[in-house]
Amino acid sequence: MVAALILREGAGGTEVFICQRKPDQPMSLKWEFPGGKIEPGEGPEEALVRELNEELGISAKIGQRVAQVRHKYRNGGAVDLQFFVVKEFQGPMVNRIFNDMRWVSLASLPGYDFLAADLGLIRDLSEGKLL
Ligand SMILES: Nc1nc2c([nH]c(=O)n2[C@H]2C[C@H](O)[C@@H](COP(=O)(O)OP(=O)(O)OP(=O)(O)O)O2)c(=O)[nH]1
Repeated sequence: MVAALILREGAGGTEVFICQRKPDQPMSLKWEFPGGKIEPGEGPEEALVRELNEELGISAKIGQRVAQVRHKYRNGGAVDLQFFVVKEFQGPMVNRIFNDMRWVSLASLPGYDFLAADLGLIRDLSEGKLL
């Protein structure tokens, strides 16, 4: 699983782009970072470029990998997540699959109901420990 921390500089400091899952999806209405599963034969960066194009219609330049997390969900599923920074992309963001999506300041991240696997990362980002 790969996901993107898409960053921009806003008036109040660094902002990141977050997405909310649809009501009919598993873990409905939770917030997450855009991304998805790596298909057989793909590298992580290649998979993330594809996912960001499918989900948001953008053409992204994938930067540094800044975090890796393994998490066991209570339903028994385990996820292995890799997070990459994206600072450059082309094209307007188009909402293709999400319930909602928005730019938010790093400090405001803990106010959103994120997927459990993301919570450590959310804390680090909001405390300025990662970027
Ligand atoms: N995109 C994304 N997925 C995350 C994050 N945190 C986290 O635990 N996940 C989990 C949720 C999903 O189980 C998996 C993402 O894969 P996916 O997007 O292809 O899966 P999905 O559940 O949305 O849909 P499906 O294809 O499995 O039906 O990783 C995150 O920040 N972003």
